[in-house]
Amino acid sequence: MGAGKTSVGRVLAARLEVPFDDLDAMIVAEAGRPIPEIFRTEGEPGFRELEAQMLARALKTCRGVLALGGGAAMHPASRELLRGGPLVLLEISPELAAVRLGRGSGRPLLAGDADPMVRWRELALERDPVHQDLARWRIDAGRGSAAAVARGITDMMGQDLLAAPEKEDS
Ligand SMILES: Nc1ncnc2c1ncn2[C@@H]1O[C@H](COP(=O)(O)OP(=O)(O)O)[C@@H](O)[C@H]1O
Ligand SMILES: O=C(O)C1=C[C@@H](OP(=O)(O)O)[C@@H](O)[C@H](O)C1
Ligand SMILES: [Mg+2]
Repeated sequence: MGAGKTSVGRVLAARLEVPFDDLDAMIVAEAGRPIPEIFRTEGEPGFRELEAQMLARALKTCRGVLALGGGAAMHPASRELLRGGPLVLLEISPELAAVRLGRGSGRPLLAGDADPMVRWRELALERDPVHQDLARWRIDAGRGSAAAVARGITDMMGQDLLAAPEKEDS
């Protein structure tokens, strides 16, 4: 949450001239309700189930960049769908997340009485090993604009393409 997946993903898609989809937006469109309301009525397990269903659909239909929600990889079925895919992990410090997310409005996992940044750190600790395991690329998303981060991503991808051994035609 707050790393810039939605913002950078949109700019990255424009840069690559491919479509952009946001899993959270797909969930909201499908449910016809905003995310905090889904959490209120169905709880986090209900949201994760819906998220897993929408991810399965998105991976079949999305032909460009797909921005995930910050907890998407924590559902076992979703994690397996994502494994081996061309995943980019956007990394930011807790301090920057605090600036970007403020009181966490619109993000139900940061809502409530507890300090949202204490909760952000707890979630990051729990999720980071999963994200490190799945990511093909990692980028410091705390430096520069969303456009600069998107440029950093295409640079990394380009370098990997150049480094890959040429496939022999048979
Ligand atoms: N590189 C960036 N520089 C400055 N602000 C950013 C950057 N990336 C995202 N933001 C801002 O941070 C907030 C969270 O970004 P968002 O794209 O919604 O993150 P996520 O989808 O990972 O939760 C938004 O207000 C967005 O405008
Ligand atoms: O981290 C999470 O569990 C969540 C992150 C949100 O997306 P962003 O990471 O795009 O804010 C959204 O999917 C939902 O509020 C749950
Ligand atoms: Mg987002």
